[in-house]
Amino acid sequence: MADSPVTQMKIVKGDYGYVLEDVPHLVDYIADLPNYPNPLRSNPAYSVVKQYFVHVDDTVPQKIVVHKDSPRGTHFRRAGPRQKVYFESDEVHACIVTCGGLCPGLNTVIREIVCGLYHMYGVTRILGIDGGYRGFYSRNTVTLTPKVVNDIHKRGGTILGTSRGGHDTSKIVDSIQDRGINQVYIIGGDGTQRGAAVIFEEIRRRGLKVAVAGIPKTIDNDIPVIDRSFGFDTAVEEAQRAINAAHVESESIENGIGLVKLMGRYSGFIAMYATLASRDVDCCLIPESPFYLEGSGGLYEFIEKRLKENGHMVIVIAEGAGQELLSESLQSMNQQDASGNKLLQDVGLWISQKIKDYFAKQNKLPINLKYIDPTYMIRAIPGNASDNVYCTLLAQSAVHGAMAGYTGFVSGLVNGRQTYIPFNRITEKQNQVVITDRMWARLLSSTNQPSFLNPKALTEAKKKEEEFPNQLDREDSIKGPLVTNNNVLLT
Ligand SMILES: Nc1ncnc2c1ncn2[C@@H]1O[C@H](COP(=O)(O)OP(=O)(O)OP(=O)(O)O)[C@@H](O)[C@H]1O
Ligand SMILES: O=P(O)(O)OC[C@H]1O[C@](O)(CO)[C@@H](O)[C@@H]1O
Ligand SMILES: [Mg+2]
Repeated sequence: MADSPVTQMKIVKGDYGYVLEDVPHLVDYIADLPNYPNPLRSNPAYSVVKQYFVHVDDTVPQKIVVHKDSPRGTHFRRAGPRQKVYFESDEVHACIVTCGGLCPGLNTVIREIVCGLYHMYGVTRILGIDGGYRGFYSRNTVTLTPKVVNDIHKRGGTILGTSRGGHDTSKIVDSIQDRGINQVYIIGGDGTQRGAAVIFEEIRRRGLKVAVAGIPKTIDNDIPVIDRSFGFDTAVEEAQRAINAAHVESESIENGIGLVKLMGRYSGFIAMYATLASRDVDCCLIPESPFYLEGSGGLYEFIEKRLKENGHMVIVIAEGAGQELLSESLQSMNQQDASGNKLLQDVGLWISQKIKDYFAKQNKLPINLKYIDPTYMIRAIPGNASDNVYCTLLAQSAVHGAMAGYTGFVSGLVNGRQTYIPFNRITEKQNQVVITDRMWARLLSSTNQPSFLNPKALTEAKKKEEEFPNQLDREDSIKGPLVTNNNVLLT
């Protein structure tokens, strides 16, 4: 697998500490590229919209909580249709590929890229790449038209198929060149966007007039900079069904414990928001907040207390939580998937057994534990209404950007506005729940669970907070998922 490329950032500086982290444009490396008036000018749906075209200088601030003497800070280019485009409609030959794990909304993004290209820009040649990156060189392509994609947003999964591993940059770019493709839309998570960045660099090196646009996807919501990733809202909503089931089961038996494992390899956003939304959860365990089982302030003590008070309880655990405890007691597997991601051990099964063993051995309470793992049921559903609208805006923004000649970018929502973000800004690190932040404090006060924080954990948490300084501002502006629906409609 290729290393991430060292991409030269396009930085524009202005007065009062203004910084624009700009995205590449085809004219950066192709001289004398002709441009054309945007065909949307004569589109009856859009021509009536006042100021439909985005001003060339419009940018969006990354940080919106400021003091009167703060510098203006980092900005991203505002997404949307431009007056001028760098592709004629009948010249465009686009392709779409989906990679990585499934996520609700994938089909909606595919649909809206196809319909956006077709209806807004009159583009008729659009190919679907079958089965992820390796499909570029080892599989057949699928012809995509509005008719083919008409109903796909109602289905889960991706009609194009997906895969992990198999990223061979030269073969992929050879295939793009051989097929005469000049717009590449790449939908996937952090790994996929790293792959997209390498493809873009190779295309630029070969001097090809090919726009590369990414649409970030991760159900875990761990992509930095953007407000949230599509599918996350749906995942939180669907997780409620599992939590409800765990609650019903636990309430119906003496000393019942319902334990639900939710997705989140390195970040506990789904677990945190599902817990906050549900109000039936007594304890939420996430990778960012190390916990311990035994002794004073430990999980076993809390379970015993809660069972004595209420007679039942619900525990939500993110898949990446407690991995350090597991590797202490189980032999570490150290296995990886085809993309090089570490394969985690099943913390849900492990912790269920530990809790059962503890209460059996101690002869304390006769507990009844039911374990629910809804992972693949959650991933496989279609996007909900809010995610579908969000997917539409992400897809249309990507189409407008590619038509306008931008390349090497992902479309993403920043502070409620659609923007173009350079690849490296979203692949350089992963977003995590900051446990010294107010959102986690809200969760602790709603569940009343122990914080499990000892002085060492607190120091580590503070260190993390310094690594993600923007998190506080973002959270201050109440822009988590589930509350951005009005903002999401802004472009
Ligand atoms: N550093 C990299 N360089 C080039 N290609 C990469 C890189 N990392 C991952 N890829 C490719 O991107 C594709 C998807 O990667 P991965 O399986 O990690 O999923 P992802 O996009 O991170 O999504 P998710 O984590 O949400 O499942 C794979 O085909 C993989 O080979
Ligand atoms: O079983 P798979 O498809 O490899 O994917 C599992 C992983 O994908 C994710 O859903 C992220 O896409 C993680 O939460 C999970 O660990
Ligand atoms: Mg990933």
